[in-house]
Amino acid sequence: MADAVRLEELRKTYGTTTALDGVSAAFADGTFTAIMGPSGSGKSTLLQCAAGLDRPTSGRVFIGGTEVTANNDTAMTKFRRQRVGFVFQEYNLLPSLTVEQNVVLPLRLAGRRANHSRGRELLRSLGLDKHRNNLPDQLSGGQRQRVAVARALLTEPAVIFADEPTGALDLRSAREVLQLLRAVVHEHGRTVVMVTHDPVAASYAGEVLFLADGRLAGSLRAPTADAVAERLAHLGELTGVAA
Ligand SMILES: Nc1ncnc2c1ncn2[C@@H]1O[C@H](COP(=O)(O)OP(=O)(O)OP(=O)(O)O)[C@@H](O)[C@H]1O
Repeated sequence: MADAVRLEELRKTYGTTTALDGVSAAFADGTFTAIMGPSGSGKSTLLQCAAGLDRPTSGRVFIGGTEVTANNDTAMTKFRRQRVGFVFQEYNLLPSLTVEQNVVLPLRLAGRRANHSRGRELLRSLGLDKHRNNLPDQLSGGQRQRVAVARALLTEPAVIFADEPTGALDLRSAREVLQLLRAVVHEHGRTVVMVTHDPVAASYAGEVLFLADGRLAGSLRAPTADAVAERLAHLGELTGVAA
């Protein structure tokens, strides 16, 4: 199986702080991976570097076989718009655009035609069709996040990075969004890499990677929420930080 994302020896330092200390990992096509670790362990930094939103101090990032870190900033941005999808905790929908306009926006940013029929089809397949002419603030948090997932899917990216996608949601909405992310992998064949603090959210992934002090600190396949919580508590004890 090809790798959607490959990270080679990523290091990232901020002054005297080492946020990433030599992380190598591969995310195969069609997989759902959660990244967990105590606060300050480097999860967000890893996601930002892997997604080409930030540059590692050293090391290499490959997305769909292309070395992103070899690009200059302009080429990196262009590549990101075409090949990478994002889902953030705060939805990041534009408040003055309708749901449908938000969903097709990435195509316009990537310099492609805004394909409204594809946007509509996607919204229909995600059960959001009746909201397509609404503004984001007319939707619940869970519905907004599902729109954000639809938007991330539209360019058929090599990978979707999700940063705490359920952090602002109630339990039921969180479950719907996680089920959707799982469907994105199993039904749409996409690759999802998700940072989360929540062991229940992580249990929807096929594998969890743990970070501690900027290094990989193990992994768990077919994770249960209990097994994840236990591993996380142990990492917290080792590093002296609450998870
Ligand atoms: N822009 C920055 N400038 C300076 N230090 C930073 C910056 N971003 C992150 N760091 C530091 O790098 C380390 C890793 O931070 P990061 O945000 O990646 O951790 P995290 O695991 O995502 O934490 P949390 O779970 O609290 O969000 C921390 O020590 C943090 O203080």
